[in-house]
Amino acid sequence: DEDQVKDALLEFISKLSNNNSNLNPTWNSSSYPCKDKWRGITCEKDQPFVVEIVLEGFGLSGTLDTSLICNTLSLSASLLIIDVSDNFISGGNFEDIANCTQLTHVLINQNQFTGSLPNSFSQLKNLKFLDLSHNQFSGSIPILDFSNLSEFDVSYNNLTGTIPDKANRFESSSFIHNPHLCGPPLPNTCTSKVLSEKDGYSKDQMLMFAGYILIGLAVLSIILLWIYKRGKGKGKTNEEKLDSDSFTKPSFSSVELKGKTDISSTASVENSMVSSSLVVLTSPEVNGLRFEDLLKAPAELIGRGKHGSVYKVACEPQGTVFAVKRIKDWMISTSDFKKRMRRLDLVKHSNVLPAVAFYSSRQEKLVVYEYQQNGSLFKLIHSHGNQTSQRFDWRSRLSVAATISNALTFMHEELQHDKIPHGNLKSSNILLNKNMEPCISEYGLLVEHNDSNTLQAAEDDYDSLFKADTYAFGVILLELLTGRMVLNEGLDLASWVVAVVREEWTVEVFDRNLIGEGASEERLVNMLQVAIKCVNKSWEARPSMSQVASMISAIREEDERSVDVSGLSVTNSFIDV
Ligand SMILES: Nc1ncnc2c1ncn2[C@@H]1O[C@H](COP(=O)(O)OP(=O)(O)OP(=O)(O)O)[C@@H](O)[C@H]1O
Repeated sequence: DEDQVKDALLEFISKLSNNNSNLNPTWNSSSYPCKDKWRGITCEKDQPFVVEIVLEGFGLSGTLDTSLICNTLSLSASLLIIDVSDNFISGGNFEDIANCTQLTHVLINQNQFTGSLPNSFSQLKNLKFLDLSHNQFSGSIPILDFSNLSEFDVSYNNLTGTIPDKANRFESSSFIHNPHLCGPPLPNTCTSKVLSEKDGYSKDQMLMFAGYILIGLAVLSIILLWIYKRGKGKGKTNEEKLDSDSFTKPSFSSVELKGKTDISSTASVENSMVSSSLVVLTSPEVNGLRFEDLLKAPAELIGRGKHGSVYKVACEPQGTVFAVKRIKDWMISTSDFKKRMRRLDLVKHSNVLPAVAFYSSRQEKLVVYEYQQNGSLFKLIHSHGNQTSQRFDWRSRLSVAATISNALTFMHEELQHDKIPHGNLKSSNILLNKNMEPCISEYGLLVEHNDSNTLQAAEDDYDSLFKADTYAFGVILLELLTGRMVLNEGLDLASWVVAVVREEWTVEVFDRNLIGEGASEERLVNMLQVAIKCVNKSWEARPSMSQVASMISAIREEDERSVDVSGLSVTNSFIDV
């Protein structure tokens, strides 16, 4: 099977490149795509099943022959993504693409494809993202099962005709820059085309109609002007004022918002709404959620941080409550942001909160999560004086540390290749789900990196960003161990702990509640050592998250053994009696 997959991929790529240097040295017949990690190929973890072919911006040309892939059973059964965007590909064979039944993403935008749009896409029942933009496709848009698609983009082509009814739920940005495409959501109606083409009106007749329309418009303007002049000076009622206000604004204007505060209160969201809208990801619970639903729903500001704000939004009629993170001033292009959100949507872990939808414009980005009503780890650790902090015992803290380190290890391994670390890990971003299990939230948002000139420097940059997550995790460990609050991104807590430990007052650092409940001092110290390794000033000296996870798991096993042993001795003494 692996040989078949290899042969199919090699034939596939041979039609797209002439010994392309971006594929070297991995794509060759003496290696295997999964085992030898061919560039652009992602496989299921530790399995020989290819799930993604991502060859974006590889400088490919020639023909995209999907039949080579989709007629190879062991490939077609596992493949989720084909992304060959941003290349110079001009030919395509999509005839058998329907055999790739699992495909969720087909991204062939920014190429040189010509001819009509392939009908075969309509047979892909799992397809969510179809991006055909920035090509030279012509002809009309075929009838696809648009209800399933989260994103559909055919902008910047040479398409003609009316946009199918079911496709007009997408924003106009999905269709713009096709000179002969018409109908909603585009502003140009199809009438003149229908008149001139279908019924065969002559040029003269068309001119005559245009003349009538102009005369009609002139008469209408005179009447309107007269009405306006008459009305002027009489003053307006509140109702009239509101009417005229809402006339100039889109229907989702802030006039309609009833909440304590609202997400749409700045002009930027409203203005940019015209060009792009909410993309609902693969969560079945929120299928059909629209951007307008979010803007119309009552919203409550629940936090304002360095990078933006979080709103709690209750949407009718489903009654789902969302947390909408509004990120300000993130210097990421809309297409990179979309790509990142799509990628993150494919990496699922039960202790990482998935985004359910997102919105992107030049000025700002919104990311929608399900609201978690049980609060955050921050609250759990720092709600001093109440019962909860008393009950947050050593075993629970150990369990949280182990769960988070395992989840973060998983995410790092899955996203190493895509260079997406968490980027903003802290105890307020660890939320407790309905089963009171800790979940990492906001993964992959807000990662900034310096512009580097050399490739090596860029690689180091990303390594250091992953190690920044290790640092942030170390700070969370310190919060768990000391019960102290973090200021200044953890620098204060880390240097305080290191100073105290250096003076050999180690026990002083621990949360009194932990000492009080009789947590093993040896294991507290072991855990403190892990935390200190994580917050090392030099990022190269910090352990990777997988090393951290195994150290914590060893401490946890030891702790469980000791409980077993003490449990056993209690039982024995009970029997003795
Ligand atoms: N899905 C969610 N459900 C419930 N509460 C959430 C959710 N997401 C975030 N919050 C809470 O909203 C508040 C603000 O979150 P946010 O992450 O923006 O704050 P921050 O981390 O202080 O700021 P920043 O991320 O901008 O540095 C926090 O208390 C966080 O726990």
